[in-house]
Amino acid sequence: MTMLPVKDLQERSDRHPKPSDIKFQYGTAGFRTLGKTLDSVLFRVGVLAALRSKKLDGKTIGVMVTASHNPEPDNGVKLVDPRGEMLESSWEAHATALANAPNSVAFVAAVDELVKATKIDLSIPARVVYARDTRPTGPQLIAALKDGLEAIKAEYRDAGVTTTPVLHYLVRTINTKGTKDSYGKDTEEGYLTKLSDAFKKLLAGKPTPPPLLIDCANGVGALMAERFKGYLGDIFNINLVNADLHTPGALNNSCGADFVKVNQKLPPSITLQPGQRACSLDGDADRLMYYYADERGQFHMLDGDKITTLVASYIVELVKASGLDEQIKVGVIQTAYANGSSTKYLSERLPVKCVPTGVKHLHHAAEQYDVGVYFEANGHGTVLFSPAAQELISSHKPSTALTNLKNIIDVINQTVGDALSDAFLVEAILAQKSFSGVEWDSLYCDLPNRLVKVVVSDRNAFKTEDAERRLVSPPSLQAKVDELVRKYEGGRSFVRPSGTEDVVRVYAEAATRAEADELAFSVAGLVYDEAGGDPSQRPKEFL
Ligand SMILES: CC(=O)N[C@H]1[C@@H](OP(=O)(O)O)O[C@H](CO)[C@@H](O)[C@@H]1O
Ligand SMILES: [Mg+2]
Repeated sequence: MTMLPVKDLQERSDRHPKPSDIKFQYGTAGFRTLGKTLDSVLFRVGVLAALRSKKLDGKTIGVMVTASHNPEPDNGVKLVDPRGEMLESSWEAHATALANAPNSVAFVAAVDELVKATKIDLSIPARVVYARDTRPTGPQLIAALKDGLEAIKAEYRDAGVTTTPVLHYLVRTINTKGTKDSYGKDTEEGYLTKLSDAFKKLLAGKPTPPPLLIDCANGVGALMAERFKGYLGDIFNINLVNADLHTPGALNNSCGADFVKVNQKLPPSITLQPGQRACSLDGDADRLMYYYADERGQFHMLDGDKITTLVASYIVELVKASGLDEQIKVGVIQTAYANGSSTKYLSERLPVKCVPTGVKHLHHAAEQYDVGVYFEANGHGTVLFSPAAQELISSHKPSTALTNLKNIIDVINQTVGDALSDAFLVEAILAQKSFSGVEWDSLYCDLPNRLVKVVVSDRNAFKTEDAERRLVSPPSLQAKVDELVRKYEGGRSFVRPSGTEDVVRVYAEAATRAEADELAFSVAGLVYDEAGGDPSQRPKEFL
């Protein structure tokens, strides 16, 4: 029977001591905090990833080192399961347990416990592929990760500095290589070729779209977008802004998808000509925000809900035109943050489901449909085609619509939200439909909305139900929220604890900007007071 390499594990673990004052938690976005505090976590994640691989018969597990849209000093790490999806949730607790063992002895004991509890056969080889974004703490954290992988004798592949969606793609392609489910070539070049070929086919014969301005958040998306240029030829031009990978502190600073969504405005580094369309990626290029300037030069945001609407409507059209609408049902998955107007527009046409925040919930729900379209309002999302739907599409009688549908499938990264793939998807649809930003935007009109953070002493006191749309605790708070909402015609508001920050989030929407703000700040004030917030620290905008 193969035993744990206890001595090596312990000795190497001693080189990566856990900071005694930090409690780590594997949350919605994996482990995420100040990069310089994560050395022990990365070492232990190396061991954990190898154990997960052994547990899954030696399938390759992915490890991505990134903190996405967070400030540059932050970093983080996420595990990717064999089909390119997020780590199975039951393992999140194992990750947390290993990360918090106070010293190397306790760590080895925790590893041993995990091996026994989950019945891992240690003789099975472990395989891991890892990558990192451009953060300055990345190289050192990767070194710690490698130390963990070597301590447990895993085979590993370094995918270098690349985007989160490329790493997910690699995991899926490595694990499906040579099978009937092959998802493509298991290299970055394979990814670039697959997506760009499909995109070029969708654009063929259409007028060349104007060059697309891409705000790369001064992150790794800039590298990937630059690489795409070589594959797109002159059929589609992209102009990169915020593609500075050298200036310290530039990453996500006043730019990127999160900046645009939160502030509902252009990054100060960008000016748009009337009619011009552009988009922003986040720091690891898995989120996308679109926007355009109207003929008066005014900014309009096209967020994840607008992307859902465009994409779902187009896929429905193609399915129908291919004569497959009886067999293939398209559904949409949203969270409570989806703009009420988008939900109304979509529900009048398609099945729409609301799930709790976090991509894993959306992804799982999307798997229940033949074609599941999901985007969080903040621009993270993709489209999933069930194996049966793909089979039907590939064997059905050829037509232009069917060819377009096949190319749409290939331009999409089904493993996870992928900003560049999503941007090509959007551009392909706009070209196919001869839509400008204005026509896309006109499908429905967003309700003004406001998202507010409330700092409370204990966010775990906030519990929700109904896909996070209603509070069950603290008791009676929901009734008070309802009372405030009733004052606003068409108003909606909900309160939930964040899964990634130590805050409670309040969302509100209403018929006018002033009303949405007033409702959001009234609910925020209510939450602050009910949660025992210090009156002297009460934010002045709270009502
Ligand atoms: C309102 C909002 O944008 N919430 C984000 C944020 O989650 P919170 O649980 O709200 O902190 O980070 C998640 C991970 O990136 C993302 O999935 C989600 O959409
Ligand atoms: Mg991201």
